Amino acid sequence: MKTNLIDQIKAQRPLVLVVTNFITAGAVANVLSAAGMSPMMPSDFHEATELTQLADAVTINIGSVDSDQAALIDAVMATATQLSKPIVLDPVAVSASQARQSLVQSILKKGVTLIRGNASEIAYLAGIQSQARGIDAGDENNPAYLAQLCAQKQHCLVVLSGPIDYVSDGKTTVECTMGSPMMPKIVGTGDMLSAFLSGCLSLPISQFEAVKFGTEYFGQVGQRADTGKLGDWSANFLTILDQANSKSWKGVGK
Ligand SMILES: Nc1ncnc2c1ncn2[C@@H]1O[C@H](COP(=O)(O)OP(=O)(O)OP(=O)(O)O)[C@@H](O)[C@H]1O
Ligand SMILES: Cc1ncsc1CCO
Ligand SMILES: [Mg+2]
Repeated sequence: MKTNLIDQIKAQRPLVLVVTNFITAGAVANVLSAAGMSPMMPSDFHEATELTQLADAVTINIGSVDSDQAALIDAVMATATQLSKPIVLDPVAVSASQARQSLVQSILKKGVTLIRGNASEIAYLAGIQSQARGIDAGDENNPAYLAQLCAQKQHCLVVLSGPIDYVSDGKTTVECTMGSPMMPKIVGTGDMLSAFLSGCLSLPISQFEAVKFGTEYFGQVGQRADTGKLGDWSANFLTILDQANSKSWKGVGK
């Protein structure tokens, strides 16, 4: 992991527009802010064009989508694709309803930079029967293969998260082994990772390297934040992100 990128994000302070779910919006905004990014979470589609023009990167999270938010997503996608802004899709529980399936299909038709999902969401988007249980992943076989297949099928980068995270561009797939078993117990760590990776995609390096760096960094912060008590994890995570710089992280994760 190139630790100087931690400083670079804080210097750049990328403006990340997140179409978010109402369950984890505040938690995601605080993670972005602690990491040195500027969150913006609009809800009215009338202002989508202007706000997307301001953004360095966009995240579309369908966790609590309704018809108003579908209109917002449409408008954000139109401007983001027109202006070639990085777009991250978090396909929360995509296989759980017809509405989610068709919405995600229409988003993918317009094109995204990265899909970040758990093993079941990525399995579904790779065209494989998944074992999803609502927002949670079921037991999927061969996640590295699923990540690669999904990237090939959807023509974008993929991060399949879980006990091990897999980053794939369809040809190369790398593993990130950090993290903590507390992370799947905190609702929204996946939402946080998706939005955080949007900000990383504004770094002036290749998109694959940016996503790999962001996934490794997020996992390492998550591991350091585990001090044995679930209730402390979120506060520790914010503190570590806020205090991180290339000097304090020197030599980590090489
Ligand atoms: N068992 C685990 N051990 C270590 N890290 C984990 C584990 N499970 C998940 N993580 C980490 O938690 C983060 C979120 O991944 P996860 O797959 O749980 O997302 P998700 O299912 O979309 O979560 P949510 O829907 O609650 O936002 C990632 O950084 C991942 O590395
Ligand atoms: C609990 C929950 N329900 C829909 S989205 C969400 C948060 C995790 O994405
Ligand atoms: Mg999720």
